Amino acid sequence: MTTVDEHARTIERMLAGPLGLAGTATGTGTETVPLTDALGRITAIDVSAAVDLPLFRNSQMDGFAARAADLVGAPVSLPVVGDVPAGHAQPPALARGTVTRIMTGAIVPDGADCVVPVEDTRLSADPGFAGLGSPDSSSSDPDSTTTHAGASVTITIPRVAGDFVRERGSDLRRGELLLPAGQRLAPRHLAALAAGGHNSVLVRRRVRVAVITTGAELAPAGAALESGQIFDANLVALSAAVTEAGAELVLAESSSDDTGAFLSILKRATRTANLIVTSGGVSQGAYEVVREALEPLGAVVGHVDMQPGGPQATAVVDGVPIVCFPGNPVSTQVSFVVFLRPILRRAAGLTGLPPTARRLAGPVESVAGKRQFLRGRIRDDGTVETVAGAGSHLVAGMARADVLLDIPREITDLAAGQDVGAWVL
Ligand SMILES: Nc1nc2c(c(=O)[nH]1)N[C@H]1C(S)=C(S)[C@@H](COP(=O)(O)OP(=O)(O)OC[C@H]3O[C@@H](n4cnc5c(N)ncnc54)[C@H](O)[C@@H]3O)O[C@H]1N2
Ligand code: MOO
Repeated sequence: MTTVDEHARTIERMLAGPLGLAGTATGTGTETVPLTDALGRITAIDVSAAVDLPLFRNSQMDGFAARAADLVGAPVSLPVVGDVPAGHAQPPALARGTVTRIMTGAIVPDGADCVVPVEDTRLSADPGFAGLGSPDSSSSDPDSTTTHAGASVTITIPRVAGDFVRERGSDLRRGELLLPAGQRLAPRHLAALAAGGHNSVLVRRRVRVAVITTGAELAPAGAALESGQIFDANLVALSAAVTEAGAELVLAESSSDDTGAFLSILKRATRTANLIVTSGGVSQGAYEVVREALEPLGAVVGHVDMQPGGPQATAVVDGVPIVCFPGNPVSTQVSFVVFLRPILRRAAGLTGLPPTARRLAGPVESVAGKRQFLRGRIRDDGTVETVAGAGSHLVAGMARADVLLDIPREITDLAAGQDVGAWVL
């Protein structure tokens, strides 16, 4: 019987090319997206800065732009000849022996080589400058550029050239590497792109996944049920799981047990998807639609040494890989976590979320001869305990779990305090 690890490797090998898993290859293609849609996407190529960062020489403080040479022997009193708020065009060059009022982010005039923070200044009494350097004032006019006329300022401590001046290009120069290819875009990367002159970015296309559930008994969630029907839980579970793993859901449909109907959905899926996931119809009975439709097309159908999730199949149709999970809702969900989630997450630039060791809160029994994935819950103290039974139909019990406890096939008894592998859900 195939082991879990062998089946995982089979699926990984099957998906490596179509999903572009090797290196920075873009097996799924590329597309340009606006920055507003780029969160979580992965850069397809190196991106360089389209402008210098900072764009121009600007002030790091609210205060006065000055020449350090004029401040030697401070305190010194100097005439204020201008006012440069952020957003104003290039101011005139600063004459020797003068200062200009300046705000954080504003262009530092040529001739000035330092900025004196307002806290290190005293403004001479001048009604036009009320508010600057006197926090209790209420009559300042921040929009005015002319209120400085006749004012002078006393600078209380000297400065050296470069103080509180942010030089053009000191963060990054135009043309230099802003973000490498393969970068998953978080808010800080989007900030760098926007500041660096971009409003869109070339990213890898997400893996496009089609989900097809099968079973004559399935009715859409919320539908009026006929006798013998049940609500389709796997369609919403797999669709959500695909999206959560960073892939793009391109088709989500349910098929009857008629092979013609199934193959017609499958054919449509092969035209848009990089990967097709099916649920149900792969075990030993009659009406096993996935098995009946895909075996003639070369599907490998078998049993993996695990519970839940034993019956599994893989196929490639029209070049598109198909991963087939068993229909029981817990089996389908466990299969996704173990076999597809790691691959899809890595393709999306996320960590694969492998199992981690967790301490058992109490003893656990397991069935010999099969690797068990038991539903577990993390307690407040970080230890884990089982919830719900082992049955793979226990869809409500699965919803109470937040980990899968991974019990090796040869283990039948685990004691409280022992470590166990846990896959976070
Ligand atoms: N004689 C044997 N019978 C079964 C075996 C076996 O080895 N020999 N394996 C059992 C195991 S283990 C599993 S798992 C299931 C897998 O069977 P299928 O993949 O063919 O799945 P179905 O028969 O279509 O469905 C199984 C079960 O799950 C329900 N189901 C299916 N799809 C959905 C859905 N989308 N939403 C909610 N519930 C779903 C379905 O009604 C069945 O109850 O086979 C065992 N049998
Ligand atoms: O392998 Mo099945 O998933 O146990 O019910």
